[in-house]
Amino acid sequence: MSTPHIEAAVGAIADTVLLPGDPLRARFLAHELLEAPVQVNARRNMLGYSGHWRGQPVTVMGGGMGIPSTAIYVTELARTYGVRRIIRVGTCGGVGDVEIGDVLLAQSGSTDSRFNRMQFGGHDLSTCADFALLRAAVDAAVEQGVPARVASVFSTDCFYDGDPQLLAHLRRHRIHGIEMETAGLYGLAMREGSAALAVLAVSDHLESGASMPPEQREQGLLALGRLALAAALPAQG
Ligand SMILES: O=P(O)(O)O[C@H]1O[C@H](CO)[C@@H](O)[C@H]1O
Ligand SMILES: O=c1cc[nH]c(=O)[nH]1
Repeated sequence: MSTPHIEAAVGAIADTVLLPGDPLRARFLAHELLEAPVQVNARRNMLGYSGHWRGQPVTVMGGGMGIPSTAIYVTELARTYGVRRIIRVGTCGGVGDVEIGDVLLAQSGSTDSRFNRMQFGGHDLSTCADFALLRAAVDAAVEQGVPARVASVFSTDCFYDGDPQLLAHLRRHRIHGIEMETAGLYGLAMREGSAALAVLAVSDHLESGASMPPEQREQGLLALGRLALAAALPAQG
């Protein structure tokens, strides 16, 4: 069995999935970090690879941009493939005292998307990371010497031309990252009974205008991938 968007056979996807937005980042991370990666999805070019990391099975697959795309993949991964842990390995805009390349561990996700409200009877869902994954990521960052900051992030539907007051609102609420998926991912994980975490590299600074080149967003985030793997798959026993 497969799904409309994932061609892998059931059993070919691990119960732990790293989910970068960019499928080419997924391909790069899988080839650099996994033992014996095998391509398990190319439907719509949303590349996915399964392999092992330190002997434990893991899949790295793209999820696309925005909550609707993420929701399709997360729902199918959870319901058809039985995925239990999803770690988004993403980029984000930075707000306030963060620099390009800084790593944010997203503790919570606010949003301008209606997606979670549509799933939650019109109410505001408080979306948060899985605590065990977040704690494991904090520990892994210390062990790997990666300066990472636990932060609140905001997921927007508008990469361009959103609310002109948004930056002021983010600053006022000490939200340090803006991207397009985390609040949806966390809401979906709550609904599906999975564990989720977003680990994000700051790729743009909303105030200074500094930015990371596109090639680095695709192939420059190995440390983020290592951190995500160590958080998702802590050494056994
Ligand atoms: O680099 P990824 O993981 O795609 O994440 C960020 O980059 C995309 C926008 O350029 C959005 O998906 C945003 O959330
Ligand atoms: O969604 C995103 C991703 C990277 N940088 C941004 O400013 N926004």
